[in-house]
Amino acid sequence: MNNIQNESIEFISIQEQLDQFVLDAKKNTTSGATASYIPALKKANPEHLGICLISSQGTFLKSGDTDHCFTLQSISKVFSFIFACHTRGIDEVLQYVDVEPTGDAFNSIFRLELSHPGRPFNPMINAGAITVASLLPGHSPLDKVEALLSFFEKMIGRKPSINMDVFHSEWQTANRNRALAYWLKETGFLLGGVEDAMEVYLKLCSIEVNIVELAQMGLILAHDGLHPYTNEQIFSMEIASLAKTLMLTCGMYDYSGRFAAFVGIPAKSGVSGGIMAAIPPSARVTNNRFACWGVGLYGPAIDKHGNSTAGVALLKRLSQEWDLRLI
Ligand SMILES: NC(=O)CC[C@H](N)C(=O)O
Repeated sequence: MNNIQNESIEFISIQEQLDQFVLDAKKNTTSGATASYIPALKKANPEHLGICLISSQGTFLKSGDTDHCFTLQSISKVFSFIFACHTRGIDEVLQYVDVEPTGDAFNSIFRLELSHPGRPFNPMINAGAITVASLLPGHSPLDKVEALLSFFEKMIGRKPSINMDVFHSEWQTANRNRALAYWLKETGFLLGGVEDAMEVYLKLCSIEVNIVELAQMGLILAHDGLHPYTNEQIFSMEIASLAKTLMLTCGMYDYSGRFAAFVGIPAKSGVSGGIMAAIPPSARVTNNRFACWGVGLYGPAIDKHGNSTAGVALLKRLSQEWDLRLI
């Protein structure tokens, strides 16, 4: 009897398994709520959960609520950092922002005064990302945002748009982010004006994508900056590896340590409920140990750390069942 059950389990396709994992993880949407401190994000449906996985060898899986567009929010921090390193060089960027995890909330301000001489701890928290936004190439906020949008175009095949509703909503309520930016200006870790840096930072947070595009971006990271389909090296392997290390150590806010311990893959979340992950080559999923995977996920009910409740549960399950851990 046991044998028969085991055999039938093996015949369940990875698509069917994924559908079941999504169905189970959806139960976790009730333990979170949509981000209320950004009024435009509050309107999202907290019951949604959708995921897309794309492999470097062409496997494509989608499950759940897959048709929604959502803003990148903090996921944009990965790409503004990558683009700053790509255009200025890693060494110069690291003079302005460190690579140490804080264990603090993403918008925390208190370490800025504690750390001498005021360099933000890492580019995955708001302070570090505001510094990075000020380092992007271009004379005006518009130039800087356009430059990054063109960089996205190379990865996903279209220039994404900015959700101006979300941007205005944040622009009007960004008192804490402005406080961070003024502090950074005071200590010399912000180039140009505070309002210009805020405009760039908040517009990047408001870039709108869907889960397929998010998975494509995760895949390029997993594939060390080389686009597996166009064969273009979008950014260097060294930058990809630094960005993935930062995702693993700081990508899930003050839950990053636990996420690394129990899920074990580089990932970055945003308060919109999006999560992008980059999975290294893994034999279990398709019996092809050379395939790496990009994951795009959207589940707008978030927990107190700012991570999608159902999204974290789903990635935990996927990592355990398909043995995706790095270590
Ligand atoms: N954690 C996030 O996704 C935060 C991004 C958001 N735009 C903010 O600055 O607060």
